[in-house]
Amino acid sequence: MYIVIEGIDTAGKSTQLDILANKYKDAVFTKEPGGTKIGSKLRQMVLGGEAKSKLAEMFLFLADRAEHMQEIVNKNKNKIVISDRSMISGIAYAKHLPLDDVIKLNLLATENTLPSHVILLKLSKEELKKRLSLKEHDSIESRGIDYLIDIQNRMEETIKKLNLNYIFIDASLSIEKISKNIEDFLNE
Ligand SMILES: Nc1ncnc2c1ncn2[C@@H]1O[C@H](COP(=O)(O)OP(=O)(O)OP(=O)(O)O)[C@@H](O)[C@H]1O
Ligand SMILES: Cc1cn([C@H]2C[C@H](O)[C@@H](COP(=O)(O)O)O2)c(=O)[nH]c1=O
Repeated sequence: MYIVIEGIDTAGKSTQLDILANKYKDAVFTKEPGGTKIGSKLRQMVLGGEAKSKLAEMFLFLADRAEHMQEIVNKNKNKIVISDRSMISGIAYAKHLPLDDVIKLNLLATENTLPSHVILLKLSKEELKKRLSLKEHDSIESRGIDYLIDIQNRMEETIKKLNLNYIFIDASLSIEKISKNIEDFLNE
C-alpha cells in the first residue's frame, strides 16, 4: 500500500501522521520534500526560497520526488508506505503551469506510480487564516490565504482527474474524528 496524506499548510497532516505512527508500527513513514538524503538538501533550498524561478522550484520538487519514489516508495513495495505529501502537492503547488503539463511531468518523476490511498484534509478559509496566524511562514506559506485555497482546489481537481482512491475530510473536525475517518477509509 502507498498511502498519502495531503493538504495545504496547517491542514493537520503531521498531527494525523503521529497517530498513524502509533497504529501502523511496521509501516514506512516518509515525506515530500525531504524523504531522502538529497531530498533534505532540496527541501532546505526550496523552503528557504533560494529558487527565484518558479520553474526551477518545481524541478527541485520533481527531483526530490524522483529520488523519493525510487529509493523509498518502490524499494518498499512489500510494506505499507505512508507519505506526508506526494505528487498531488507537486501538481497543485505548480499552479503557474497548465494542470495536464504538470501531471505529465509528475508521472515521469514517479515512473507512473500512483498512491493506492489518498487522504485530503480540507481547510476552510477561516480555519486556514486562524492556523496560519499561529505559526511562522516559510517562503511558500508567505504567498497568502487565497494562494493556498487555490492550491487546495487544485489538489481536489488533481485527485479526481487521476481517478485515485480518495477520501476528503473536513480538517476542522476534531483530531479524533479525523483519525476515525482515516481508519475507516484504510480498512475499507
Ligand atoms: N483537527 C484539528 N483541529 C484543530 N487544530 C488542529 C487539528 N489538527 C491539527 N491542528 C493544529 O493545527 C496546526 C497544524 O497542524 P499540523 O502541523 O499537523 O499541520 P500540517 O498539515 O502538518 O502543517 P504543515 O504542512 O504546515 O507542516 C497545529 O497547531 C495543530 O495542533
Ligand atoms: C511536495 C511539495 C510541497 N510543496 C510545498 C508545500 C509546503 O508549503 C512546502 C512543504 O512544507 P511541509 O511543512 O513539508 O508541508 O512545500 C510544493 O510547493 N511542491 C511540492 O511538490
